[in-house]
Formats: sequence, C-alpha cells, structure tokens
Amino acid sequence: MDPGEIMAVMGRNGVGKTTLIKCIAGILKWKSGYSIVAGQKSGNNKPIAEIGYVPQAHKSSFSYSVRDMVVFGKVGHNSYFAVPQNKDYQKADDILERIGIKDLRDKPCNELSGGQLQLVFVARALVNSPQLLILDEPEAHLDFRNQLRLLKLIKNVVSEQNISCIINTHYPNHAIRIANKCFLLGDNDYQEGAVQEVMIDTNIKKYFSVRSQTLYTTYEGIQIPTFVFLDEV
Ligand SMILES: Nc1ncnc2c1ncn2[C@@H]1O[C@H](COP(=O)(O)OP(=O)(O)OP(=O)(O)O)[C@@H](O)[C@H]1O
Repeated sequence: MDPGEIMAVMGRNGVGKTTLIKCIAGILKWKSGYSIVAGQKSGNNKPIAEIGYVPQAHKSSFSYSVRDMVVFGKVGHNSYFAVPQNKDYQKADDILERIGIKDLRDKPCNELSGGQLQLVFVARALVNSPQLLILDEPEAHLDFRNQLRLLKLIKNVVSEQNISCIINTHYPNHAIRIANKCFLLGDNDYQEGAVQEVMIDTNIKKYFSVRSQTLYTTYEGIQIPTFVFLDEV
C-alpha cells in the first residue's frame, strides 16, 4: 500500500479478516511468507513500532484512567524505564480532544461503554504517529454520529499525516465512503483492487450471498453510493 491510502478488508463472519490483519501487524505468525511494513518484516511476533493496531473493543478490566491508557500507548505499557513526560500527556490530551472524548480523560477504563473504549483504543494507536494504522471493526460499538466522526477522523489523519490504513469492516457503505482500496476475502479466493471496482453488487452476492442494489445520493456536490440489502440469495 502507498502512503495516503486506506484499504477496507471485508468478508463474511469467520472468513479470517482478523487473522489476516493480526498477521500483517505481526501479532500472529504467518504460516509461510511474511509482510513488510515500513521496510521491516513482520510475522516474527515482534511488534513493529510503526504500526498502530486497534483491536476490537470488548470490556476492559484495566482500572487505568483513559489518559493513562493513551499515554501507555506512547511510552510502552511494559517498559519499566519509560516514564511518561509532560509532552506525552499533552499529546494524549490533544488526541482525546480531537476524537471528542476529552471529558472521559480521568475515567477508569473499566467503567467505559464498548463504544467509548473503542475510541480510547483509537486514541492510543494514534498517539504514536504510526505509519500504518490497522483497525479491527472500529465502528462496531459506535452510534451513527460517532461512526461518522470516526470515519472522518481516520480519513483526515491518513491524509494529513500521509500514512496508510487498513480497516476491517462489516459495512460496505463505510468501505466505499472512506477507502481507496478493498480486499474482499472469501473461503477459496479473494479480490483486491480499487474500492469502486471491488465493492459492487455482484461481489456482495458472490462473497456474502446477499442481493443488493446500489443507490446514489448527492451531498455537497459528491455522489455517495449506498448499498441497500434486499434479500439472501
Ligand atoms: N485463537 C483461535 N484459535 C483457533 N481458531 C481461531 C482463533 N481465533 C479465530 N479462530 C478461527 O479462525 C477463523 C477466522 O477467524 P477470524 O476472527 O479471523 O474471522 P473474521 O473474518 O475476523 O470474523 P468476524 O467477522 O466474525 O470477526 C474462524 O473460523 C475462527 O473460528
């Protein structure tokens, strides 16, 4: 992928999307082969600093404050010698404000809702200014407004910081709205290419067994495609 690009990974439940992005991130080992991120081979269980990975948010058992959770992303959670500096807290505060959750700053993470925790994980990934941002279903727990805000935030961060982003999503409407590329994963094959060419009704039928129709809405002079799901095939 090139800097400035967003790739949406799509496919039905259990097909292997999370496994794929965990292998790219170096969290899981490839059975064979490897991926190269920012010039480094991933797949040897060594975290790559240039990758910001945002897992699917479940309830957190950590009682750290939101601010500390984000700062740990910066200084390294397990690093004994790493003491957060004022500038680390300042950066964490800036990101929390940008994401719109500064009011949660002092709240313990184990008292957050799933959607709030998801946004905290995004902040924690961004605090390191990664070259590759990998997000696993980041919109899953968010309400419509926060979904929209998060998608806009991802798009802006990718373009302003000229980084790359891989986003695992179940929403074709989100993929077509923010991604340039799409990787559509099936049981025995995949399709990869420009999102407008891959995310089409015939592929939704082939990879999800759902009949859909694309409708178009014009907003601020831009045509926005929207998939309407009609029935199972
Ligand atoms: N820790 C694990 N050990 C063994 N099998 C696993 C493990 N995690 C996932 N799997 C299996 O690997 C396959 C792919 O799982 P994965 O989580 O990558 O799918 P996914 O496409 O991300 O699914 P979803 O859309 O439901 O999140 C599934 O069949 C799942 O049951």
